[in-house]
Amino acid sequence: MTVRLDVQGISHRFGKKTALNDVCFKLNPGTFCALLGPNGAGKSTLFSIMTRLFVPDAGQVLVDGYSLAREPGKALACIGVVFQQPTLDLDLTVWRNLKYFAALHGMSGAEADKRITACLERVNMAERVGEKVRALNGGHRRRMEIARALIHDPQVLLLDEPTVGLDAATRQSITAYVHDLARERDLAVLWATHLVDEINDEDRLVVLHEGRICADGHAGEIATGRSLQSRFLELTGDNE
Ligand SMILES: Nc1ncnc2c1ncn2[C@@H]1O[C@H](COP(=O)(O)OP(=O)(O)OP(=O)(O)O)[C@@H](O)[C@H]1O
Repeated sequence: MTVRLDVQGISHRFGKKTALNDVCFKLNPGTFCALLGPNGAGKSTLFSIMTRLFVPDAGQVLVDGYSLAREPGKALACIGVVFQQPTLDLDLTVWRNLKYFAALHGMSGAEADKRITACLERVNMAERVGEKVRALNGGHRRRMEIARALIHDPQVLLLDEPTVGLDAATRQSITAYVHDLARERDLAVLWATHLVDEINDEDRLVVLHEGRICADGHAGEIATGRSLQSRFLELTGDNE
């Protein structure tokens, strides 16, 4: 079985500040992995490295066996990303936004139309296709960004705190939806969050604190019979 995401010894500094220190983990197909860390733990820095916005000081990332450093085109073609800040054009329709993104991936015409239709159906948004994004609520905008991230049929889906700003019901439905996606499409999903209620016991969990991994395993095992929240606070030394 090919490891979908292989993060090997990633370290990164900003001046004197160490943002990431020897971060290593691997994700197999069909895995939902939460990357849990408090503010400043290094989650966004790791996402920037995995999407090649930053080159790390040390270590490497392999995506579906391709090195991000040596074969960036092939590696990036295997990744779909939902960034923390929404990046949709509010004045274009849902369809136009997705056509534009498909073109960035070299898809046009009937192939692009087919993929866009399939991705919108998957997020239950097929009937919103002609609406301007400005008219959509926060949950539908997020669903659309997930559809957009899946257009080129990636093996790995990276989401950086994708539920920020959403109400509780929408947060729960998007979290459940992405869990299903991982299972049904055999995707490796990395879901960065600081909210433990987005994590199920059977999920893989990587806890990041001050740039280091301080726990890696199944969430239920890491919780060791207590609430994940109290275990997380204990691990990150923030439990006073
Ligand atoms: N461009 C930068 N210059 C200097 N320091 C930075 C820069 N970006 C991040 N840092 C520092 O690196 C550390 C990791 O930050 P990062 O944004 O990756 O954490 P995070 O886990 O994503 O936090 P948050 O949940 O607040 O987004 C923090 O101490 C942060 O202050």
